[in-house]
Amino acid sequence: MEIQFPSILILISSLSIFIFLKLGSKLIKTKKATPNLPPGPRKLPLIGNIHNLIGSVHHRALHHLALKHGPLMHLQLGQLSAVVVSSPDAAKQVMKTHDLNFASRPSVLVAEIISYGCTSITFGPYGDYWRQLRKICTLELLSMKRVQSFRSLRENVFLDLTRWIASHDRGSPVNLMEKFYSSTYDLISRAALGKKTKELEILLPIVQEAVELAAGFHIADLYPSIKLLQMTSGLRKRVMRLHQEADRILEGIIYDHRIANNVVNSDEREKQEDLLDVLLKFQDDKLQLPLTTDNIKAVLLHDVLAAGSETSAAAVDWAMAEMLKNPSVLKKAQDEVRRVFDDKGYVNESSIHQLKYLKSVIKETLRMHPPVPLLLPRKCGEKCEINGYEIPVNTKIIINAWAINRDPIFWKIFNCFQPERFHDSSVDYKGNHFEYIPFGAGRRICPGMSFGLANVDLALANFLYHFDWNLPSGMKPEEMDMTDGNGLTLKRKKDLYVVPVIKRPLPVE
Ligand code: HEM
Repeated sequence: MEIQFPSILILISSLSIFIFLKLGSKLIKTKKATPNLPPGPRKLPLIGNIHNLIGSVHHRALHHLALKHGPLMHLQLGQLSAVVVSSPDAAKQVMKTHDLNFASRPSVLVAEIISYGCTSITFGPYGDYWRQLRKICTLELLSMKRVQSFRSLRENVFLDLTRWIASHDRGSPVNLMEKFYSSTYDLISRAALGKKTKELEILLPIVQEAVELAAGFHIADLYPSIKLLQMTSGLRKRVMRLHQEADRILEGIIYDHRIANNVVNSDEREKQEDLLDVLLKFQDDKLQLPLTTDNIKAVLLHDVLAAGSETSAAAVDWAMAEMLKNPSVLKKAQDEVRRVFDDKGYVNESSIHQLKYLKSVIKETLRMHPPVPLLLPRKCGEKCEINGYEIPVNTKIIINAWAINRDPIFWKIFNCFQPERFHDSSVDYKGNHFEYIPFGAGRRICPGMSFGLANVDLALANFLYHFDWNLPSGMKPEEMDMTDGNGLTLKRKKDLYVVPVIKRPLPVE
């Protein structure tokens, strides 16, 4: 969430009450400078550097500040001491050399409440419970085998979407991405929870609002010890409402699954397995640390629905926008997709691995527009030293992947969309190359990478195969608005309106 002027007013009045009640000593303590912190911009009393971020797109504002203060920069965000990492070398120190020390995440109010006391993988503190859950996630929930088991679901959802686009082939612009975001959510929620229901539709805005609030820049999260701010800013009430509604829906879905699993014989169950079924089986197993129903709800809500839907959708959104802005790239990608699938007359996953150029387009998109531009923050477990600077215990670590992916030392003409730069390049997504970290790196690297990329590949291949794309009413590519939105997920500020023209007929229903 953007830090806004009204929030500052609420802050100032709450602070006055707070000081009046003689609780100001804690605030004064936070002003003490630790001797050898990384450099950073001047801090104002009480708010520190919050003013440096007000009204701005955070990854851009932080990049701008880092150009002046360096790749390891200290900020005081209200009561929180934060270090911003903006170079591949500093990122390597955090996510490789000292990875274990930075393996936990700082807590934010929305995570505590919606993640059932931070028991999701995303917000869980590093330890035995988290390791067990992450293992289940990597080996079972989001494994390659599991991702492949959702192949026909993916193909059907994107075919439905393609049909929807075809039904709008009348020369008028369509809001492609609004529809695409809801299709991606549809896909992820059905993979997670089974059949499409009205309740799943109600869950979508809840998930979206929770993601928006989880960015950790809400004024109440910046002053965690002033509990009054959680009330006066309305954050606690808002989050509680989201939590109660989500909990009610998930409780019902889990109940239905248990009933269905008791009546369906085990062979049949294997065929229809969704992620909730997988988690329920683990609940029956004798795990070292038992998995409660609340733990399962936390995983489904945060690690699958919230982490999975907006990220893949944002990647497709930016890829389409960049291709429209760069017509020669669009043509090259389209020629490749049509060459590969013209024999069949439709797109499916069996030949998708042949789309080498499209893969470079996706890599370049994730370089320039990483869907999670500041990754997810980490927390310093024990005081340590990086590049000669002291990082105190509990410091919030913000890794600016957006800035790192554009580091001019590693990326020539870093501001230009050039998929060709990935031809014959060994740079991959796996967090081994710290100049390219769209999925993060180290112990906390995204476990949903294969799932996310499968969605992105298939959606783009369908779009490019069946349609030619024009910009609305004579707009020129260079006139496209590519402004970033603000938030945990990097979306485009303005929706993408495009005019589809069918070039390859759709398979008959
Ligand atoms: C293109 C799509 C995606 C992108 C770009 C993406 C990116 C990321 C990033 C940058 C992180 C933080 C990594 C770090 O802190 O080092 C992350 C974490 C995570 N992602 Fe993804 N993600 C995508 C898709 C998915 C999908 C489809 C799922 C699940 C269905 C998923 C589940 C998760 C989870 C559970 C975490 C937390 C991991 C942890 O804290 O240990 N992601 N993702």
